[in-house]
Amino acid sequence: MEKYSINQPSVVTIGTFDGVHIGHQKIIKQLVNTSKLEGLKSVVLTFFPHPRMVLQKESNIKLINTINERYTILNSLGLDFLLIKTFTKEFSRLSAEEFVKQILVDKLNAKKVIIGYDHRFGRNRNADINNLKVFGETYGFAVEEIAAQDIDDVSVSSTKIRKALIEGDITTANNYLGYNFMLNGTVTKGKGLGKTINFPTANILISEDYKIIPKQGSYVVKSVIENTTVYGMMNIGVNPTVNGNTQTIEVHFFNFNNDIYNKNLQIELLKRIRDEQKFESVEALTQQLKKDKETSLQFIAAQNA
Ligand SMILES: Cc1cc2nc3c(=O)[nH]c(=O)nc-3n(C[C@H](O)[C@H](O)[C@H](O)COP(=O)(O)O)c2cc1C
Ligand SMILES: Nc1ncnc2c1ncn2[C@@H]1O[C@H](COP(=O)(O)OP(=O)(O)O)[C@@H](O)[C@H]1O
Repeated sequence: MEKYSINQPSVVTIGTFDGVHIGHQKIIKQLVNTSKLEGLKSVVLTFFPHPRMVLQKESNIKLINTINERYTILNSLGLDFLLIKTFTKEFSRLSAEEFVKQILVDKLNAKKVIIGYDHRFGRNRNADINNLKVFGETYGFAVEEIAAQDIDDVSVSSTKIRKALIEGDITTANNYLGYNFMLNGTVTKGKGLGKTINFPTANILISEDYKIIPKQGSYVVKSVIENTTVYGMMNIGVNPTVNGNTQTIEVHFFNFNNDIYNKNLQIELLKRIRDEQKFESVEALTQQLKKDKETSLQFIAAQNA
């Protein structure tokens, strides 16, 4: 975005927006409404990498969305401009006033800024909404506050969603997200055991090391492959039955028999079925997979009823 500047007057909202959950979506609806009512361009300013990936490297924070996912979801919400600012140490050292002047005013031409009542910004996060209002008087923009009430009404946070995913509670995560949690990755070759037990599994390789992987276990999933919706069941785990030791993500699709090696897939997680187990034989594993398939098909039928 460094090369970007917006000539028309704009209304801006600022945030990390990891997950773009129902709380974020509410803020962005308010932004788009204000933009239409007041004839201003709607702008979302977001940051990548996550500030904690830059400032607290040891925290090893995992994100709900890859930056591509975040971009795609935000872009579907009807914005005029979506700007992803590279978050660097140098950028983090801008004072609050430098940030306001250099970014909001000079680059984004902000006439209005919409932020949550508790938003903090600038070096060491030392400015708040009251400081922003004072800067607004100096630089000619209004500040629209999203009240505590409005934020608490939704009572969602990226932190709660990360926790739900780590615990395997995909239902809660999906409710908070307002869409199905997804994994994007490429299909790679595995050991070739799947086909021999009539459960071929596409091994999904996720290239972003900062993406949250939900708790190990089996899940009902959905994907779109060559414009067709397909359902399946996915396992996240180490395949203890065959003495595996590295974590894999594998999907068996129902009613499907195509070679999809090297394809990029987006897998939506719908429901958790069970924990991963070590079975005494591959035969016992196969019996369990048959049961999992029944469980999955029942869930899918009920969902689509
Ligand atoms: C829905 C599902 C659940 C699975 N659950 C387990 C499990 O609990 N324990 C296990 O050892 N393997 C489990 N597997 C099997 C392995 O993940 C893997 O499919 C199998 O070892 C074949 O690996 P390959 O594709 O590399 O040949 C599951 C597979 C699927 C699709
Ligand atoms: N129903 C299906 N679900 C998943 N993959 C399938 C399916 N039918 C065919 N395939 C293909 O088979 C491959 C998986 O076969 P498998 O024997 O498990 O081999 P590998 O160990 O290489 O994953 C997938 O990557 C895909 O290309």
